[in-house]
Amino acid sequence: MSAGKKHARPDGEEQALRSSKKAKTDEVANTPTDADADDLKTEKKKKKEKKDKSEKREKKEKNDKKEKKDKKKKSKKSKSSEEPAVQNGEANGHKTSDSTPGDSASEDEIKAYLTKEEIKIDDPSNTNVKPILKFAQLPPSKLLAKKPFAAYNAPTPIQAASWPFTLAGRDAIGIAETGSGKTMAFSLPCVEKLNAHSKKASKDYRSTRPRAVIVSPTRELAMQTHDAISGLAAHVGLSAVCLYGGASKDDQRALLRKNTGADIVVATPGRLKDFLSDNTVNLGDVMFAVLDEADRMLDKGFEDDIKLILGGCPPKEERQTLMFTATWPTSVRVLAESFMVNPVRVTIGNRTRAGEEGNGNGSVELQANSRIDQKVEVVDPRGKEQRLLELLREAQKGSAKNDRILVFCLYKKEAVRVEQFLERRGIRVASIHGDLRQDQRTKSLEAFKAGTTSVLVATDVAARGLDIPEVKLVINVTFPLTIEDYVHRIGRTGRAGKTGKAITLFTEHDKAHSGSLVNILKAAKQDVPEDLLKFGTTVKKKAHDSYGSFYKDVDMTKKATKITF
Ligand SMILES: Nc1ncnc2c1ncn2[C@@H]1O[C@H](COP(=O)(O)OP(=O)(O)OP(=O)(O)O)[C@@H](O)[C@H]1O
Repeated sequence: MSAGKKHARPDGEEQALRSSKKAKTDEVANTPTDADADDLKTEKKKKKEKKDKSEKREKKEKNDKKEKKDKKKKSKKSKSSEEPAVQNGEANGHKTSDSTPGDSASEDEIKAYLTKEEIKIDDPSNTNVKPILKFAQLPPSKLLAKKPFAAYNAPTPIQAASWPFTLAGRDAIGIAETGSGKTMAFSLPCVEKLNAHSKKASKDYRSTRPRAVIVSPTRELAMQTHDAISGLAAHVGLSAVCLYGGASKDDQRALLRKNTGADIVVATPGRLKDFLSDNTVNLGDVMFAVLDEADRMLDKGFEDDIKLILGGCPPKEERQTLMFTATWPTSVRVLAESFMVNPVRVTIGNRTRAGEEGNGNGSVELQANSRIDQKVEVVDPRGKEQRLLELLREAQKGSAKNDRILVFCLYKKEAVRVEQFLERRGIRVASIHGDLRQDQRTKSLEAFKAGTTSVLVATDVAARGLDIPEVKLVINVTFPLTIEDYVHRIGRTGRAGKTGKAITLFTEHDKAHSGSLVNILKAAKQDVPEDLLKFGTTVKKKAHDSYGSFYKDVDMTKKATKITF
């Protein structure tokens, strides 16, 4: 996403209504009418059609009445009249919603769990919904009967606390440390919801009309999420397709159209936008939308894309919207809530600033995974590559010679240079960055996962979400643009309850980040080197969500000055 791309588009939620209305008009235009049909020749046929229609109408009216009755019942049950589970019609739609999740755990057990796991639930509807502590406490369903979580012992805290809300149809924001199972936290309610609603017969033969859309910031993360959710979806005969740039559009179109059309689309914004504009995909039937790595998706770089994508879905009152992330900066919160109805916010971890008590204003401080041992070395910028080599050799000594190590650089050119430097010194290394073709990126990642190469040099395309087993060490050769990116980068290790290590080479060029880095280290009870403190402890205000202090607000309307050399 280019920094300069900031042209305002006439979209957003208002556009959402317009496009969803337009989609509906298009549908009508494509539906054959009675008059169009050539074979309605005899009076008998007409009568039969009339009879069928009136029977259908009667049936629909009956169903509507039943639905209304159920809704009434449900809203009486609900403590608040604003409960979105009812607004979304979900309380009716979800076949298991009558069983109260969590009722087999005692109040005391739940209280102890909430305290131990540092779970905070902010529910504007005050529904007092409690976490489930075991998979067995989930409302039974066709999907769960297939035991999709047999490999896990218990739900992770974000799953335990968010599922009771999301399975009941609530909009939700889930904030939990890296590697804590957020993918399944949104995948389960997604598949359950789609499975509880039958697919509408498609009247629009030009487009695929998925019922769920999951948006991811990078191609590799979209592919990984697609793998995870398709496994779950396949248990109940639903299909998921991954749409991302750098790969054949025709192949992706063919996958979208396979069988009765994809139920779930996992996509990066660029390719999804292309497919929306040429009508390959129509989001008019979406009932479940997820922004994974939500703060990244809502920052300036992707904001317009997200407005366009959610704008193509039914209005927020008619869909369920979920946002998950490990970092939740203040700058994106208002925008996030504008896409949701009464969202419940589930936060895992004591996210008050180090040395401060919770201020009670619902603030969510940035927090790194506490199982990662974080080391910061203040170094001379010219000695970075040599130091990197020493660190790698030290880390891969003896029996650890095949340990996976992820090396982060800031720039693509820097990643190329560092890769070549290491290669020349006999290190088995691959790289992943934006200057490589997609097939090269995929090959590098696969080689790293398979252990063919034990060192992967990456830019921030690999910072978020990637779940690579057994990454033992993350080395930051150059500090990222934002402190949030630092938390995500180091979060590639220490996943799913394991421990990990991160070493950051910090130079005077990175001093704008010293204050926020000191806070992260202190909050995670890590040593703060004296050399780092010398750069100052004040947290500088970010000039830009994604470009940090590198951002310059340029007046695009001003004519550039011509300089002759
Ligand atoms: N209940 C569970 N018990 C044990 N492991 C789990 C459970 N749920 C998910 N996992 C595993 O935890 C790992 C990390 O999960 P996931 O990738 O969803 O993390 P995440 O919270 O999305 O991380 P990130 O913030 O980096 O994107 C995965 O390998 C996943 O299979």
